[in-house]
Amino acid sequence: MNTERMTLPALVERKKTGRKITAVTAYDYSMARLLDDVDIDLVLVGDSVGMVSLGYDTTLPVTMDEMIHHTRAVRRGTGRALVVGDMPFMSYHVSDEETIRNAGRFIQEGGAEAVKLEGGQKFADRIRVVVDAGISVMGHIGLTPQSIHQFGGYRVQGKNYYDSRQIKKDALALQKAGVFSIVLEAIPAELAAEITSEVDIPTIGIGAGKECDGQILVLNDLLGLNQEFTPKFVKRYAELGEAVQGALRDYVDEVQTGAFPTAEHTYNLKRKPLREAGNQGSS
Ligand SMILES: Nc1nc(=O)c2c([nH]1)NC[C@@H]1CN(c3ccc(C(=O)N[C@@H](CCC(=O)O)C(=O)O)cc3)CN21
Ligand SMILES: CC(C)C(=O)C(=O)O
Ligand SMILES: [Mg+2]
Repeated sequence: MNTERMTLPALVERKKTGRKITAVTAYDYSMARLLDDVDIDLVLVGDSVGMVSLGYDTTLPVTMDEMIHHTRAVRRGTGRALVVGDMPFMSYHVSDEETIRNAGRFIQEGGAEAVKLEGGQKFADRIRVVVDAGISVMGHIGLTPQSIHQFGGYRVQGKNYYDSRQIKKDALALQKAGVFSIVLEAIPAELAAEITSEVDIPTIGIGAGKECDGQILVLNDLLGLNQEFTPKFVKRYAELGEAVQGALRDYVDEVQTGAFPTAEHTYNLKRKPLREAGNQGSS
Protein backbone atom coordinates (compact mmCIF):
# COMPACT_ATOMS: atom_id res chain seq x y z
CA MET A 1 0.00 0.00 0.00
CA ASN A 2 1.29 3.42 -0.93
CA THR A 3 0.82 5.81 1.97
CA GLU A 4 2.36 8.82 0.27
CA ARG A 5 -0.18 11.58 -0.01
CA MET A 6 -0.96 12.73 -3.53
CA THR A 7 -0.55 16.44 -4.28
CA LEU A 8 -1.61 18.55 -7.24
CA PRO A 9 2.01 19.24 -8.34
CA ALA A 10 2.81 15.49 -8.07
CA LEU A 11 -0.20 14.75 -10.26
CA VAL A 12 0.88 17.26 -12.92
CA GLU A 13 4.42 15.83 -12.77
CA ARG A 14 3.04 12.48 -13.96
CA LYS A 15 2.84 13.98 -17.44
CA LYS A 16 6.66 13.91 -17.51
CA THR A 17 7.29 10.65 -15.68
CA GLY A 18 4.82 8.81 -17.89
CA ARG A 19 3.25 6.97 -14.95
CA LYS A 20 -0.49 6.90 -15.68
CA ILE A 21 -2.96 8.74 -13.46
CA THR A 22 -5.73 6.57 -12.04
CA ALA A 23 -8.99 8.23 -11.10
CA VAL A 24 -12.50 7.14 -10.17
CA THR A 25 -15.62 8.85 -8.98
CA ALA A 26 -17.00 8.25 -5.49
CA TYR A 27 -19.92 9.66 -3.59
CA ASP A 28 -19.66 8.36 -0.04
CA TYR A 29 -17.36 7.58 2.89
CA SER A 30 -17.21 3.79 2.68
CA MET A 31 -16.29 3.67 -1.02
CA ALA A 32 -13.77 6.48 -0.48
CA ARG A 33 -12.04 4.43 2.22
CA LEU A 34 -11.81 1.41 -0.07
CA LEU A 35 -10.39 3.27 -3.04
CA ASP A 36 -7.95 5.29 -0.92
CA ASP A 37 -6.26 2.06 0.15
CA VAL A 38 -5.39 0.85 -3.34
CA ASP A 39 -3.33 3.59 -4.95
CA ILE A 40 -6.05 5.53 -6.73
CA ASP A 41 -4.56 8.98 -7.37
CA LEU A 42 -7.65 11.10 -7.65
CA VAL A 43 -11.25 10.78 -6.58
CA LEU A 44 -13.82 12.93 -8.32
CA VAL A 45 -17.03 13.59 -6.45
CA GLY A 46 -18.90 13.70 -9.76
CA ASP A 47 -22.22 15.36 -10.42
CA SER A 48 -22.95 11.90 -11.88
CA VAL A 49 -24.01 11.30 -8.25
CA GLY A 50 -27.35 12.68 -9.43
CA MET A 51 -27.82 9.76 -11.82
CA VAL A 52 -25.93 7.06 -9.91
CA SER A 53 -27.04 7.68 -6.31
CA LEU A 54 -30.00 10.03 -6.50
CA GLY A 55 -31.92 8.54 -9.43
CA TYR A 56 -32.21 11.59 -11.70
CA ASP A 57 -32.28 11.08 -15.50
CA THR A 58 -29.53 13.63 -16.09
CA THR A 59 -26.94 15.50 -14.01
CA LEU A 60 -28.84 18.78 -14.39
CA PRO A 61 -30.96 18.75 -11.18
CA VAL A 62 -27.94 18.31 -8.87
CA THR A 63 -27.49 21.25 -6.48
CA MET A 64 -24.49 22.80 -4.74
CA ASP A 65 -25.79 21.62 -1.36
CA GLU A 66 -26.04 18.02 -2.59
CA MET A 67 -22.51 18.20 -4.00
CA ILE A 68 -21.09 19.61 -0.77
CA HIS A 69 -22.85 16.90 1.26
CA HIS A 70 -21.26 14.12 -0.84
CA THR A 71 -17.88 15.84 -1.05
CA ARG A 72 -17.66 16.04 2.76
CA ALA A 73 -18.47 12.34 3.03
CA VAL A 74 -15.78 11.39 0.49
CA ARG A 75 -13.26 13.69 2.17
CA ARG A 76 -13.74 11.90 5.51
CA GLY A 77 -12.88 8.58 3.87
CA THR A 78 -9.88 9.82 1.89
CA GLY A 79 -6.31 10.24 3.10
CA ARG A 80 -4.03 9.70 0.14
CA ALA A 81 -6.02 10.46 -3.00
CA LEU A 82 -6.73 13.98 -4.22
CA VAL A 83 -10.37 14.95 -3.81
CA VAL A 84 -11.89 16.98 -6.65
CA GLY A 85 -15.42 18.40 -6.46
CA ASP A 86 -17.50 18.55 -9.62
CA MET A 87 -19.28 21.90 -9.94
CA PRO A 88 -22.96 21.28 -10.74
CA PHE A 89 -25.07 22.87 -13.46
CA MET A 90 -25.74 26.59 -12.83
CA SER A 91 -23.13 26.89 -10.08
CA TYR A 92 -20.57 28.53 -12.39
CA HIS A 93 -22.75 29.91 -15.19
CA VAL A 94 -24.13 33.19 -13.80
CA SER A 95 -21.18 35.34 -12.79
CA ASP A 96 -17.55 35.33 -11.73
CA GLU A 97 -18.58 36.18 -8.17
CA GLU A 98 -21.02 33.27 -7.82
CA THR A 99 -18.47 30.94 -9.39
CA ILE A 100 -15.71 31.88 -6.95
CA ARG A 101 -18.09 31.55 -4.00
CA ASN A 102 -19.32 28.12 -5.11
CA ALA A 103 -15.83 26.87 -5.96
CA GLY A 104 -14.73 28.11 -2.54
CA ARG A 105 -17.46 26.10 -0.84
CA PHE A 106 -16.02 22.88 -2.30
CA ILE A 107 -12.65 23.74 -0.75
CA GLN A 108 -13.81 25.25 2.55
CA GLU A 109 -16.90 23.15 3.37
CA GLY A 110 -16.27 20.07 1.23
CA GLY A 111 -12.59 19.68 2.01
CA ALA A 112 -11.73 19.21 -1.69
CA GLU A 113 -8.30 20.08 -3.07
CA ALA A 114 -9.70 21.29 -6.40
CA VAL A 115 -12.85 21.71 -8.44
CA LYS A 116 -13.81 20.59 -11.93
CA LEU A 117 -16.15 22.36 -14.29
CA GLU A 118 -17.39 21.65 -17.82
CA GLY A 119 -16.57 23.83 -20.80
CA GLY A 120 -13.76 25.01 -23.08
CA GLN A 121 -12.89 28.30 -24.72
CA LYS A 122 -16.17 29.93 -23.65
CA PHE A 123 -15.43 29.29 -19.96
CA ALA A 124 -11.72 30.08 -20.10
CA ASP A 125 -11.99 33.62 -18.67
CA ARG A 126 -14.19 32.43 -15.82
CA ILE A 127 -11.78 29.61 -15.03
CA ARG A 128 -8.90 32.10 -14.92
CA VAL A 129 -10.78 34.12 -12.30
CA VAL A 130 -11.20 31.01 -10.10
CA VAL A 131 -7.54 30.02 -10.51
CA ASP A 132 -6.51 33.60 -9.63
CA ALA A 133 -8.59 33.29 -6.46
CA GLY A 134 -6.26 30.45 -5.49
CA ILE A 135 -8.56 27.55 -6.31
CA SER A 136 -7.20 24.81 -8.56
CA VAL A 137 -9.44 23.90 -11.48
CA MET A 138 -9.70 20.78 -13.62
CA GLY A 139 -11.19 21.23 -17.10
CA HIS A 140 -13.67 18.93 -18.82
CA ILE A 141 -14.33 18.96 -22.58
CA GLY A 142 -15.73 16.69 -25.28
CA LEU A 143 -18.97 15.16 -24.06
CA THR A 144 -19.93 17.57 -21.29
CA PRO A 145 -23.07 15.98 -19.80
CA GLN A 146 -24.50 19.25 -18.46
CA SER A 147 -24.96 20.26 -22.15
CA ILE A 148 -27.03 17.14 -22.92
CA HIS A 149 -29.89 19.13 -24.41
CA GLN A 150 -27.58 21.03 -26.76
CA PHE A 151 -26.03 17.74 -27.90
CA GLY A 152 -29.42 16.02 -28.18
CA GLY A 153 -28.22 13.10 -26.04
CA TYR A 154 -25.03 11.56 -24.70
CA ARG A 155 -23.16 11.41 -28.03
CA VAL A 156 -19.50 10.98 -28.86
CA GLN A 157 -18.08 14.43 -29.66
CA GLY A 158 -15.40 15.62 -32.10
CA LYS A 159 -16.08 13.07 -34.80
CA ASN A 160 -16.01 15.56 -37.68
CA TYR A 161 -13.06 17.77 -38.56
CA TYR A 162 -14.66 21.06 -37.55
CA ASP A 163 -15.75 19.77 -34.12
CA SER A 164 -12.37 18.17 -33.51
CA ARG A 165 -10.62 21.52 -34.16
CA GLN A 166 -12.93 23.24 -31.68
CA ILE A 167 -12.21 20.64 -28.99
CA LYS A 168 -8.48 21.06 -29.59
CA LYS A 169 -8.89 24.85 -29.25
CA ASP A 170 -10.86 24.26 -26.06
CA ALA A 171 -7.99 22.23 -24.60
CA LEU A 172 -5.45 24.92 -25.43
CA ALA A 173 -7.70 27.66 -24.02
CA LEU A 174 -8.11 25.72 -20.77
CA GLN A 175 -4.37 25.23 -20.46
CA LYS A 176 -3.87 28.97 -20.97
CA ALA A 177 -6.54 29.69 -18.34
CA GLY A 178 -4.47 27.73 -15.81
CA VAL A 179 -6.24 24.39 -15.29
CA PHE A 180 -4.00 21.68 -13.79
CA SER A 181 -5.54 18.86 -15.83
CA ILE A 182 -8.28 18.24 -18.40
CA VAL A 183 -10.91 15.49 -18.53
CA LEU A 184 -11.52 14.36 -22.12
CA GLU A 185 -14.88 12.61 -22.31
CA ALA A 186 -16.22 10.50 -25.19
CA ILE A 187 -14.05 11.69 -28.08
CA PRO A 188 -12.14 9.67 -30.70
CA ALA A 189 -8.84 8.25 -29.42
CA GLU A 190 -6.95 9.98 -32.25
CA LEU A 191 -8.16 13.41 -31.13
CA ALA A 192 -7.41 12.65 -27.46
CA ALA A 193 -3.89 11.54 -28.44
CA GLU A 194 -3.31 14.75 -30.41
CA ILE A 195 -4.49 16.92 -27.52
CA THR A 196 -2.47 14.90 -25.00
CA SER A 197 0.73 15.41 -26.98
CA GLU A 198 0.15 19.14 -27.45
CA VAL A 199 -0.70 20.27 -23.91
CA ASP A 200 1.74 20.37 -20.99
CA ILE A 201 -0.84 19.32 -18.40
CA PRO A 202 -2.19 15.79 -17.91
CA THR A 203 -5.28 14.66 -19.79
CA ILE A 204 -7.59 12.21 -18.05
CA GLY A 205 -9.77 10.22 -20.41
CA ILE A 206 -13.18 8.62 -20.11
CA GLY A 207 -14.08 7.10 -23.45
CA ALA A 208 -11.08 8.87 -24.99
CA GLY A 209 -8.66 6.02 -25.70
CA LYS A 210 -5.40 4.86 -24.17
CA GLU A 211 -3.10 7.75 -25.05
CA CYS A 212 -4.45 10.02 -22.33
CA ASP A 213 -2.17 10.62 -19.33
CA GLY A 214 -4.75 8.98 -17.08
CA GLN A 215 -8.15 7.35 -16.99
CA ILE A 216 -11.30 7.94 -14.99
CA LEU A 217 -14.45 5.83 -14.68
CA VAL A 218 -17.58 6.10 -12.61
CA LEU A 219 -16.97 3.74 -9.69
CA ASN A 220 -20.40 2.10 -9.81
CA ASP A 221 -19.93 1.37 -13.54
CA LEU A 222 -16.57 -0.36 -13.13
CA LEU A 223 -17.84 -2.35 -10.16
CA GLY A 224 -20.86 -3.64 -12.06
CA LEU A 225 -23.25 -1.88 -9.70
CA ASN A 226 -24.91 -0.07 -12.59
CA GLN A 227 -25.82 -3.01 -14.80
CA GLU A 228 -28.19 -1.24 -17.17
CA PHE A 229 -25.53 1.36 -18.11
CA THR A 230 -23.50 -0.16 -20.95
CA PRO A 231 -21.81 2.49 -23.14
CA LYS A 232 -18.78 1.29 -25.10
CA PHE A 233 -16.19 2.92 -22.82
CA VAL A 234 -17.25 1.15 -19.60
CA LYS A 235 -15.37 -1.96 -18.57
CA ARG A 236 -16.75 -3.90 -15.64
CA TYR A 237 -14.01 -5.13 -13.32
CA ALA A 238 -16.46 -6.86 -11.02
CA GLU A 239 -20.10 -7.90 -10.93
CA LEU A 240 -20.98 -6.38 -7.57
CA GLY A 241 -24.61 -5.95 -8.59
CA GLU A 242 -24.89 -9.73 -8.85
CA ALA A 243 -22.89 -10.18 -5.65
CA VAL A 244 -25.20 -7.82 -3.74
CA GLN A 245 -28.32 -9.58 -4.97
CA GLY A 246 -26.86 -13.02 -4.25
CA ALA A 247 -26.09 -11.96 -0.68
CA LEU A 248 -29.56 -10.47 -0.22
CA ARG A 249 -31.23 -13.64 -1.54
CA ASP A 250 -29.24 -15.74 0.95
CA TYR A 251 -30.19 -13.38 3.78
CA VAL A 252 -33.90 -13.50 2.93
CA ASP A 253 -33.74 -17.27 2.68
CA GLU A 254 -31.97 -17.71 6.02
CA VAL A 255 -34.29 -15.36 7.89
CA GLN A 256 -37.30 -17.21 6.49
CA THR A 257 -35.93 -20.66 7.36
CA GLY A 258 -34.57 -19.59 10.76
CA ALA A 259 -30.99 -20.38 9.74
CA PHE A 260 -30.13 -16.79 10.75
CA PRO A 261 -29.48 -15.70 13.44
CA THR A 262 -27.73 -18.56 15.26
CA ALA A 263 -25.97 -18.38 18.63
CA GLU A 264 -22.92 -16.85 16.95
CA HIS A 265 -24.87 -13.67 16.16
CA THR A 266 -26.97 -13.53 19.33
CA TYR A 267 -26.48 -11.81 22.71
CA ASN A 268 -27.23 -13.84 25.83
CA LEU A 269 -27.27 -13.13 29.55
CA LYS A 270 -24.26 -14.53 31.39
CA ARG A 271 -26.43 -15.68 34.31
CA LYS A 272 -29.91 -17.10 34.26
CA PRO A 273 -32.63 -14.44 34.00
CA LEU A 274 -33.23 -12.65 37.34
CA ARG A 275 -36.86 -13.69 37.28
CA GLU A 276 -35.96 -17.38 37.25
CA ALA A 277 -33.41 -16.79 40.02
CA GLY A 278 -36.27 -15.64 42.22
CA ASN A 279 -35.57 -11.92 42.20
CA GLN A 280 -38.89 -10.63 40.85
CA GLY A 281 -39.67 -6.99 41.47
CA SER A 282 -36.31 -5.86 42.84
CA SER A 283 -34.31 -3.44 40.71
N1 LIG B 1 -23.09 6.00 -14.38
C1 LIG B 1 -22.63 6.99 -15.15
N2 LIG B 1 -21.47 6.80 -15.82
C2 LIG B 1 -20.97 7.79 -16.63
O1 LIG B 1 -19.89 7.59 -17.21
C3 LIG B 1 -21.70 9.00 -16.74
C4 LIG B 1 -22.91 9.13 -16.00
N3 LIG B 1 -23.34 8.12 -15.23
N4 LIG B 1 -23.62 10.28 -16.03
C5 LIG B 1 -23.04 11.45 -16.60
C6 LIG B 1 -22.28 11.11 -17.81
C7 LIG B 1 -23.14 10.61 -18.95
N5 LIG B 1 -22.24 9.72 -19.63
C8 LIG B 1 -22.56 8.98 -20.75
C9 LIG B 1 -23.82 8.44 -20.91
C10 LIG B 1 -24.16 7.67 -22.01
C11 LIG B 1 -23.22 7.46 -23.01
C12 LIG B 1 -23.61 6.64 -24.20
O2 LIG B 1 -24.69 6.10 -24.26
N6 LIG B 1 -22.74 6.50 -25.19
C13 LIG B 1 -23.00 5.73 -26.41
C14 LIG B 1 -22.36 6.48 -27.57
C15 LIG B 1 -23.34 7.01 -28.54
C16 LIG B 1 -22.60 7.54 -29.77
O3 LIG B 1 -22.13 6.71 -30.57
O4 LIG B 1 -22.47 8.76 -29.91
C17 LIG B 1 -22.35 4.36 -26.37
O5 LIG B 1 -23.01 3.41 -26.79
O6 LIG B 1 -21.19 4.23 -25.96
C18 LIG B 1 -21.94 8.01 -22.86
C19 LIG B 1 -21.63 8.75 -21.74
C20 LIG B 1 -20.98 9.65 -18.94
N7 LIG B 1 -21.30 10.03 -17.59
C1 LIG C 1 -17.34 11.08 -15.47
C2 LIG C 1 -16.76 12.25 -14.77
C3 LIG C 1 -15.67 12.89 -15.56
C4 LIG C 1 -17.80 13.24 -14.30
O1 LIG C 1 -17.81 14.39 -14.65
C5 LIG C 1 -18.81 12.76 -13.34
O2 LIG C 1 -18.74 11.60 -12.89
O3 LIG C 1 -19.69 13.55 -13.00
MG1 LIG D 1 -19.56 15.45 -14.02
